[in-house]
Amino acid sequence: MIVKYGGNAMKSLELRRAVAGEIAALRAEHAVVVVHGGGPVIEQELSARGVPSEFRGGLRVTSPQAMQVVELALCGLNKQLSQDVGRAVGLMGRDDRLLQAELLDPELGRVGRVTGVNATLLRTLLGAGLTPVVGCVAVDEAGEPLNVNADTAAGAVAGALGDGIVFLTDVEGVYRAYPDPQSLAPHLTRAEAEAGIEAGWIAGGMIPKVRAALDALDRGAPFAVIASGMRAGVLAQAARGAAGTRLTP
Ligand SMILES: Nc1ncnc2c1ncn2[C@@H]1O[C@H](COP(=O)(O)OP(=O)(O)O)[C@@H](O)[C@H]1O
Ligand SMILES: CC(=O)N[C@@H](CCC(=O)OP(=O)(O)O)C(=O)O
Repeated sequence: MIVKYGGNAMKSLELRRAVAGEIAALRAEHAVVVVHGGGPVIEQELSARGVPSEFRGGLRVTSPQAMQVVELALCGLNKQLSQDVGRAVGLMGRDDRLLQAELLDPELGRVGRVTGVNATLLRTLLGAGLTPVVGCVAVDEAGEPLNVNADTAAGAVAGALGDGIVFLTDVEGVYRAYPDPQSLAPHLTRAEAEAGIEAGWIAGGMIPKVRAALDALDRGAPFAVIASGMRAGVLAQAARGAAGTRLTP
């Protein structure tokens, strides 16, 4: 199973450790690959260095200077997360060309569109009983880094391995009337998800998550769940359809 772990579900050290515990517990039943972002850590490092950046359509416009900071920040976080998870190997897209990408749009700077995943490397690590923990910096043809939205990277990994994916975030799933938790949608069809984006009740950071979920399903993932990283037992529940919003092909 693929677990996408993002900035909102790692706001405090306690939350980070709790999620790492959930991942370690899930491993008793499933082989697990973790794909992570780290928006807040990136923000902190950019502002500490006085490097400006802005978002366009949910993606960070990434200058070459910002790219260096993004890679530095995510590499550091990657090592902490793999240590938290235990029996894990922290990797970035440049390691054995794990995440391959090309420029998405020159106007966004060093932002990547994923073109390939080194599934053999992931399967080799899983076969050795290790949990790959993958940061969302990809590599281009020339070996240079590209910044990829972590939801998108995780969806591409799930598609390449043909495994189910759980996106952990700070809400219980997709709400039909955000932020009313009573309006949680336990299940969404592709048509409903696309209509939700079109109508605007799926908005902001939820858009790349829903798109990445649909993309993973298109590429062969059997299911995709969006759920809260703050709920105890969330991964085991999500795996059996008992938590979050489940999207199916
Ligand atoms: N319909 C919706 N249901 C739930 N959350 C939504 C919805 N529309 C927008 N959101 C927003 O999406 C956010 C999750 O996306 P994001 O902030 O990118 O998370 P992460 O950092 O975990 O990847 C929620 O905190 C919420 O503000
Ligand atoms: C291109 C782009 O926007 N990349 C993201 C990568 C990190 C990310 O996606 O982290 P979360 O999962 O915590 O949001 C960024 O630079 O913030």
